[in-house]
Amino acid sequence: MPAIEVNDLRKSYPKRIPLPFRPVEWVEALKGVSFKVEKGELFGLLGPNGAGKTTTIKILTTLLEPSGGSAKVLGYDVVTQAREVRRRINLVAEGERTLYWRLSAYENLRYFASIYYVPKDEAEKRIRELLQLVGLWERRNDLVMGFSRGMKQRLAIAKALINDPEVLFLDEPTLGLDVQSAVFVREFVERLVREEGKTVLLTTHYMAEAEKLCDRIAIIDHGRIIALDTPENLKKLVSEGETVEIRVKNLRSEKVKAVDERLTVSGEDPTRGTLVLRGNLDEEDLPKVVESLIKAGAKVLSVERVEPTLEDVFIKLTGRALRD
Ligand SMILES: Nc1ncnc2c1ncn2[C@@H]1O[C@H](COP(=O)(O)OP(=O)(O)OP(=O)(O)O)[C@@H](O)[C@H]1O
Repeated sequence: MPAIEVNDLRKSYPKRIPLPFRPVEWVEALKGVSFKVEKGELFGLLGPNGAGKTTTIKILTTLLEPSGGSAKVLGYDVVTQAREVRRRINLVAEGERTLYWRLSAYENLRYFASIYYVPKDEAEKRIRELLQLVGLWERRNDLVMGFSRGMKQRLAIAKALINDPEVLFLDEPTLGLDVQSAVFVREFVERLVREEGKTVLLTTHYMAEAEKLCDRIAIIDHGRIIALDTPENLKKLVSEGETVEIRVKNLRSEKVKAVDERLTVSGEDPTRGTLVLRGNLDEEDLPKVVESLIKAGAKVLSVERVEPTLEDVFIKLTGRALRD
């Protein structure tokens, strides 16, 4: 039995608050999404803002009912057996606001342990273990209010483990974290899967994160899965030697698309006035694109063939860049 099984999942939201005698307009956030996650797998949903990642997670964690299709977690239907699902899962939501800022780290976990009916002695043991694991034991009596964003996220993860869930859902777990905290969260999640045998489904719009962490990745765009595979296989969708990086001067980033649709800006150094452009270009196209850049007034500093990343895969599949 897979840990998660999603079949032709659909979700529409009303575009605005419905008014009487006005036809309701719908936004189709999910247009028939299907995938399976095996037990002990670290699975990523990767896509740009608004792709439908949070909607998928909300349905899988029973917070939202689908408009169509079905989903099962550990064999239980998320609509008709929601209680069974909830008992066995937990969620770290995007922009964690479910901690009580006026309580201490310890009090938060104590409270959430009681919600899950964790027996008192067991709860004490688990809280201590979890706070030690996320490096907050020394700060257990401090109010969450005074915690940094990274500390809050670590506590949110500890909170999500309080019921010892088999499946853990993480919505953008490193969004807005400083580099050090993001590394901690990634390593911690990896350990949960590799050492504790948990199943993790995470969403992210950081390609590098998905590429490094996940066993398999579903790339989601406009409510549809457009590719699903291991990071290595996904990268094979872009032929070897096809990705180029072009460093230019004297070109504004807004002008790049006008020069060539296939180019995206992957880096910018405002102090030097340089841009790094990327594109999937074969041998014939490359000189033409360089010529167009020069015609547009750019000074081409270097042209280099590079290893494709998941970003290049996304661009190849959608014609757009993944970043905001
Ligand atoms: N409550 C809602 N009412 C109306 N439309 C919504 C609602 N929630 C989401 N949407 C729309 O559904 C689509 C998918 O949103 P969703 O939040 O699932 O995307 P996402 O991939 O998680 O993006 P993000 O990373 O920005 O959260 C978007 O077009 C969004 O505007």
